[in-house]
Amino acid sequence: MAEILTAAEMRSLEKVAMESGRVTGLELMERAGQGVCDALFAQWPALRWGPHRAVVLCGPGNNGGDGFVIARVLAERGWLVEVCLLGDPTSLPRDAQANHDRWCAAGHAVVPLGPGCITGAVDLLVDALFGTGLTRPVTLDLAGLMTAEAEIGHRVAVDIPSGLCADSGRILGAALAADLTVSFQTAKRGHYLADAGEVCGALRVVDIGLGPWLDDRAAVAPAQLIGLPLEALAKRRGHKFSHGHALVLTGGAGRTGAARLAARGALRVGAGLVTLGVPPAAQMEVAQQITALMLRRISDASDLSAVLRDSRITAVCLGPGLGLDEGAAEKIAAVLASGKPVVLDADACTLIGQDPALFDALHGGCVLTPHGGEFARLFPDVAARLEAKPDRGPAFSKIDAAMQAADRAGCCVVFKGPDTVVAGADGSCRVNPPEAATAWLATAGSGDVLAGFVTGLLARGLAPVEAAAAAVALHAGCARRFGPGLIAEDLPETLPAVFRDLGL
Ligand SMILES: NC(=O)C1=CN([C@@H]2O[C@H](COP(=O)(O)OP(=O)(O)OC[C@H]3O[C@@H](n4cnc5c(N)ncnc54)[C@H](OP(=O)(O)O)[C@@H]3O)[C@@H](O)[C@H]2O)[C@@H](O)CC1
Ligand SMILES: [K+]
Repeated sequence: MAEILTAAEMRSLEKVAMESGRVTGLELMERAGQGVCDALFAQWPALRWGPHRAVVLCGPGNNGGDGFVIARVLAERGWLVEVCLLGDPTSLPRDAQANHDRWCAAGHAVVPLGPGCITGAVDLLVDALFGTGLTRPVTLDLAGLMTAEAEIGHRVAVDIPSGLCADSGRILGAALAADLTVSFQTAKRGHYLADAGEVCGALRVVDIGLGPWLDDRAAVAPAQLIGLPLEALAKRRGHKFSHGHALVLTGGAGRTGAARLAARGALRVGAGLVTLGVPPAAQMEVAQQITALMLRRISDASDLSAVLRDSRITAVCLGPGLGLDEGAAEKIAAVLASGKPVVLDADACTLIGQDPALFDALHGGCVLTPHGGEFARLFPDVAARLEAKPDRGPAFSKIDAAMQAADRAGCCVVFKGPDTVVAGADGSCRVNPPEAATAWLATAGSGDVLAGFVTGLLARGLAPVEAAAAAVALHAGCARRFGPGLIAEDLPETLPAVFRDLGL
C-alpha cells in the first residue's frame, strides 16, 4: 500500500530529512525540478527532441522555486523559456530565491505575472504557482493570464495543480487544470479526492530521495491507497463452514432484489454459505429466484435473535431494501446486540442516523457503508463541514470526514463515492483512487453488491477495515474488468475473472 500525505506531513518529512544533515532544501528542489522534466519527457517524448517554447509560471513560494529549476533545465536543452513571477522576487523563500538568482545570473529575464502574460503558441505551460502551501482561495484571474491568441500544447502542474488543495482535493477559488501533474516522493491526499479528477490529468510521482525518512515509522501517514490483501483472499483448504456463513436479510415482498444482489456478492467473494433471511410474505418471491443461496424464514427481531445464536453464522448484512419501519429498526438492534460482524448499508444507515440508541450500540465489528446522503443522516455536522465552501487551505477533506465519523461511531466507515474512503476506528484510513473506468459503478444496485462483498469477506474472517478495503478494491476491479455497459448483476459475475487476473 502507498502512503498518501498531507501538506503538513510532507513538510515534516522534508524537515526531518534536512535536519539529518544528509540533504539540503536546495538539493531537494533541484531533484524536484529535474524530476518534473524527466516525467514530462517520459509523458511526451516528442518534447525531448528539438527546442520548444515554454512559459513557466512561478509563485511566491518553493513551488515557484521548482519552477525556476525547470526553466533552467529546459533552457539548458536549448528551449525558449519565459518565466512569469507572481509577487516580489526579494520576498521569495531562500531556496527559491537562490534558483531565481541563478536564472537571472544566466542572463534570463523574469516578467511579472499578470493578465495576458501567456500568449502565442506555447508547447509547454509549467504551473509552479502554488503547491502544498496553498493557504487561501485563489483570487487571481487564472483564465485572464492567457490572451485570446494563446495556444497551449501541454500543461504540466508542479506537485499539484495550483488552486487545488493538497489535503482535500477541493478547488480553492480557482485552479489551473493540467494534462500531467508531477508530485514528489509520494502522492498527496488531494490528488485522489473531490475535484482532483477534473484538474490533475495524469499523475506521476518522482522519487526525490526522501524514502529513508518516509520509512521511519514516525513519519508515516495514516492514509494509504487501497491495496488488495491477496494472501487473505486466497481460499485455503477446508469445507464450506471453514469459509464462514453469511446471513443477508431481505426486505418485504417486492423489495428483495437488493438483498439478493448482496447475497450473490457475498457468495462470489468466497463465503462458504450464504443464507437469505426472509420475512414470510416475501418467501415465495425469494425462493423462485435463488439456487446456491439458502433461505430462512425470519419474521421479526426475536426470530432473528434466535437465528443469530447459531455460532456458525459469522457475518450479517442488513440494509439493502430493508425498509424504514419499526420492525427494521428492531432487527438492527437485534443484530447489534448479537455482537456479530455486520454490514449496515442503505436503510440501516438511515435508521441508525435517526435513532441515538442504535448509534450507541455500534461496535468494532460493524461496517457502515453510507453514500453521501446517508453519511449526512448519520453524521450531519461532519457532512455540513465537508459541504461548506472552504475559505482557507488546507481544507477539510473527505478523509477527515470519514476518520471523524469512524472515531465517533467506534467502527469502520466506508464513505462511498467516486473517491471511496474506508476509515477505521483505530485511526487508519484507505482511499480508492477514482478512475474513469469505474464510473460505470454509478448504477442501481451497485452499492448492494459492495455490501455483499464486505459481508462475504467478514464472514471469511477478515477484520472489518481489511474486509471493507478489499471489497471496495474488488468492486472497482469488477467495473474495470467488465467495462462500459456494466449493471449491478454483472459485478458478482465478473469477480471470478478479477480473482483469476490477480492470480488467486
Ligand atoms: N516539502 C518538500 O519536501 C518539498 C517541497 N517542494 C516544493 O515546495 C512546495 C511547497 O512550498 P511552500 O511551502 O513554499 O508553498 P507554495 O505552495 O510554494 O506556496 C506558498 C506561497 O504562496 C502564497 N499563497 C498561498 N495561497 C495563496 C493564494 N491563494 N493566493 C496568493 N498567494 C498564496 C503563500 O503566501 P502566505 O500564505 O505565506 O501569505 C506563500 O507565499 C511544494 O509544493 C513543492 O513544489 C520541493 O521543492 C522539494 C521538496
Ligand atoms: K503547482
